[in-house]
Amino acid sequence: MSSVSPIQIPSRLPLLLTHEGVLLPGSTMRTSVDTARNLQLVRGRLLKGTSLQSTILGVIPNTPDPASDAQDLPPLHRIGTAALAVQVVGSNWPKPHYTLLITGLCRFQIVQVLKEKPYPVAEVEQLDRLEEFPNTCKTREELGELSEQFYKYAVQLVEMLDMSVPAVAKLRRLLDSLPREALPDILTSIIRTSNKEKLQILDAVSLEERFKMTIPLLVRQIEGLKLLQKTRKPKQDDDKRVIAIRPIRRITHIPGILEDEDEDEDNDDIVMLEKKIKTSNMPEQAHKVCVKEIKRLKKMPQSMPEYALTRNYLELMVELPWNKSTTDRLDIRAARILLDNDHYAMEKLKKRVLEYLAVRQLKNNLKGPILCFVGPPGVGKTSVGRSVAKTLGREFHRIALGGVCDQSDIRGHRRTYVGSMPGRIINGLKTVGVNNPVFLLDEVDKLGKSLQGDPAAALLEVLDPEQNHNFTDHYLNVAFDLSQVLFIATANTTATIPPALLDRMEIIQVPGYTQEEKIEIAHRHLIPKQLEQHGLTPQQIQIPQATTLAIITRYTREAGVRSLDRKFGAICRAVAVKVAEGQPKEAKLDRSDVTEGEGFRDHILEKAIISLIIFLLSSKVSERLSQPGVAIGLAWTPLGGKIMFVEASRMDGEGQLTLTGQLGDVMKESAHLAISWLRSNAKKYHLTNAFGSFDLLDNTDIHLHFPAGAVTKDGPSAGVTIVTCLASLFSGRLVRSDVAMTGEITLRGLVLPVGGIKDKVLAAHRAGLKQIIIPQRNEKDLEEIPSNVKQDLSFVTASCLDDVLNAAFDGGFTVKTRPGLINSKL
Ligand SMILES: Nc1ncnc2c1ncn2[C@@H]1O[C@H](COP(=O)(O)OP(=O)(O)OP(=O)(O)O)[C@@H](O)[C@H]1O
Repeated sequence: MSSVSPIQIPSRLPLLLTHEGVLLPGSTMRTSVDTARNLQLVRGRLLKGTSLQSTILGVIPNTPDPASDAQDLPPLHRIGTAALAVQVVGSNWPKPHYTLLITGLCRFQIVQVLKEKPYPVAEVEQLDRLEEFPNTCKTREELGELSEQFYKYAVQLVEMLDMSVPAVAKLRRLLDSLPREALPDILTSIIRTSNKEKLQILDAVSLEERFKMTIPLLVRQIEGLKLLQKTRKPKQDDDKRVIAIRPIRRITHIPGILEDEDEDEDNDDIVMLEKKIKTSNMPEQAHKVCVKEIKRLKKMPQSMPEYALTRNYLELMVELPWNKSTTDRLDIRAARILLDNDHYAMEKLKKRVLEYLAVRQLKNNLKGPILCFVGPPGVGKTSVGRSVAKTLGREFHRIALGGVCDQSDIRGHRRTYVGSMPGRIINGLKTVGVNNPVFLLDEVDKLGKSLQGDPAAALLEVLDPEQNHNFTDHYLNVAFDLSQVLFIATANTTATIPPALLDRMEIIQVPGYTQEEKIEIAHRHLIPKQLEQHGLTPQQIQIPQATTLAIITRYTREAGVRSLDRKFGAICRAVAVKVAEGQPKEAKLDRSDVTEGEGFRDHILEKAIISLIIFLLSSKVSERLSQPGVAIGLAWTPLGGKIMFVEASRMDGEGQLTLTGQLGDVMKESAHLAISWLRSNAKKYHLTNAFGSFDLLDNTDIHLHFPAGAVTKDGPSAGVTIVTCLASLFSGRLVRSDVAMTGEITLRGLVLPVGGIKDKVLAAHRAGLKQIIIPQRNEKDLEEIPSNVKQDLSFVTASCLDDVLNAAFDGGFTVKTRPGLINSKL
């Protein structure tokens, strides 16, 4: 017995009549109040009373149909639980309704109902002792073996749950600290029991009887859990954790039947995830974050949106190749052979790539400039990048940057975002599964900008060897070391690459191909590849070189070989249909489908056809130069070199200059420069307007047009062409139809160097032109021109406009040799 006097409940208690649920001493329950008597009790006593005593109620369970209690008091259960009303929540709309939170204190029995209305009040007798300080030793002795047995089962049951969950651990501690006599009531309300069973426990006033009745309930629960463990998939030694991974729900609701399978699988996954985190070898900081996140995950209900987010995050973290890399096997000789085998021509690029690899081999560390291949589409930039990865024995991954205008594309979204994802760099690493791949940043010149930040700025951090060992993706929120990644960038032009980015890269120009190079590439690489892709054999289709040339000159107009490749694809498809239609496999195709006759393979005939094609092309060009006031310039575009016609006409007017053809400011300035120079030199060259005046703009308007108006043109290199075209207009002489030119001019008539000479020369060659005028200071660029192209062309290097004009007109442009002064007035 306790030395402290037991606490007494009041001898008169207002009665709360309940229909569902049984409140046992020591447990808490929420009950709905909606009958008239109970509503009166809440309003008249709980809400009005101010003392602690006014919050004590007698809860009578199992009242038959309390809703119809308007008149007489129904028969009441003899034993009830005195309870403390801890909380009242309610509203008066649409009809009065309250919810009570009540905690059971002790049993009582009704001696006599004192009044029935507005709510029943009864004289009661307290049945359980309420001790302030339990004397556990004494109780243990008194209850002896029964209590000990009960305690052991209770411990066994609780220990079957996951002790790492705080609520379970607390329950375990309570088993030791609470008086043993309180345990049967508390455990009965926790484990899965029916109302009827709870009622029996409530009625078991004798403690001994109560222990006897609850032990079988505990045993039943333990057996239920054991059965559950057996029926689950055996998973090494994780069973225990799997069963009770979400025990908060199960403490109040320990399963006697199987829970649904999905949840089990999820729990298995979390255990696996935890194992992977342990073994993933990630840096300490990342590991810490993962451990924290998995702890949170375990406590989170699966229905929470954050559950899926956290799980995806952790899955990414364990998948990332924090420490996984491939071993470089760099052999420069093998690399050279591989590059040569995969790519024809592009000597300069291959040479630079080999130098780059050699330095890396010697330095044995990967810090160095980032290579950026710049050139027209389809010249093999991407494919060289792939070969570099192959030579190094590294994984290859291409990141297309064209149109990327949000920095989170590079750096990821913060996880607070709905639908957040890591950026392309981290995604790429996840895809390749190693931390030292070759990343090809394709089309860096086409990065956009938007309100969501500048992706180029994010790329700076990625590419800077000083910073990228600590690259932080917003989604990961921990640093990832990118220093082992080999970055190669590609672009069509450097003009649109942000300067800060350009500064971090070493630019390697990849010019377009000559016709001969294209023919070689076609026959060595493109055609065999297409045949293989279409399941054809070389016996089934043969494409002679002359046919290839015809396709190049007549059906494709490009610096690279991509459309040429597509044309071969189209031919192969057509042939594949014929083969599939049932012609014998080895049978040769009707040549007319593919070539233009057996004789085409004859070398001489091929040459003749080539000459014919070139003749046709040149005659098209010369048609356009059959009047004064037209000249051919050479332009460089991101798609390669192009020939460009410049046309001029004059009419009566007030000295106005009209320019059409979508020109940029620099081009417009060149036009003004050209006119100024010609006006100041009109006398020297005897250039006059239609009225015979040396003041060329006197009563005269000039219109200069650059055809292909849909394409914006800019740059100074058309200067010499504009001068030549206007000189032709004012002299009435024709410019030679086989001459193309390029060069910037000054007001004093000097010719300055320009860029893109190789592409421009190749374009002129493709168009069948014969002579090319280039600035003298560009002479060194002629070294890059393949010798077979050089053979077909003659070059004039000009240092001033005199040189240009003398070369552009037959017989030169000096005054003495010019007979047509009078004609020019016509
Ligand atoms: N010199 C070459 N030798 C062999 N094949 C080549 C060569 N140049 C290009 N090719 C082939 O042409 C195709 C197009 O090349 P690729 O995709 O690398 O071009 P790209 O320069 O990267 O173009 P883009 O700038 O449009 O990305 C590929 O199939 C490639 O193998």
